[in-house]
Amino acid sequence: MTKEFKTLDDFLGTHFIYTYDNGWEYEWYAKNDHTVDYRIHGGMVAGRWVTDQEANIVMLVPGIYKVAWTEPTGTDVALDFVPNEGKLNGTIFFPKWVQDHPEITVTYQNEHIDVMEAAREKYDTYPKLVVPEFAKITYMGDAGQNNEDVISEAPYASLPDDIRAGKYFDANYKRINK
Ligand SMILES: C=Cc1ccc(O)cc1
Repeated sequence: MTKEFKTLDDFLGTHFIYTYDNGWEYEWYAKNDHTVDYRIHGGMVAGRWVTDQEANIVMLVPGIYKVAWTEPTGTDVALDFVPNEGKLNGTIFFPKWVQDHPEITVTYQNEHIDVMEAAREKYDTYPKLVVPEFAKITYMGDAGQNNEDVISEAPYASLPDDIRAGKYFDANYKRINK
């Protein structure tokens, strides 16, 4: 995908894969103007995936986008995308319990909201772990808004490479092997 991002509409519906400078690999989708989906392929909580997370999404200046949300785990996230430069800056604010028990969050969160809410009550919130990192974008796809095929199964090892190789979505951005 080689388009120049200028408007908020250019950003909404875009599907990204990127690797943070600390090595953590994430896949993220701007589903619509208030919703994000994502999958985590590498890092402290690799294997976690989430759909329909409510988020605040704005364009700061043409081609630069800020996204922020708070999760049922108590984790807060702020992302600044500069897609025309192939990069972003993300800050993740993890409650202490996620750092201590990351395995509790490594699941399809949507089916286990009660587990996240119970854990955030049971375990410590502070001190938080703040992870501020730049990331390089390794894939961008124009999935269109509200495409339920983009993030629709658990992460597995070759998934980012399959997407980058063009083996995962058809010409209409639907999953090929469903
Ligand atoms: C905790 C979620 C999360 C999703 C995307 C990203 O880039 C960082 C954190």
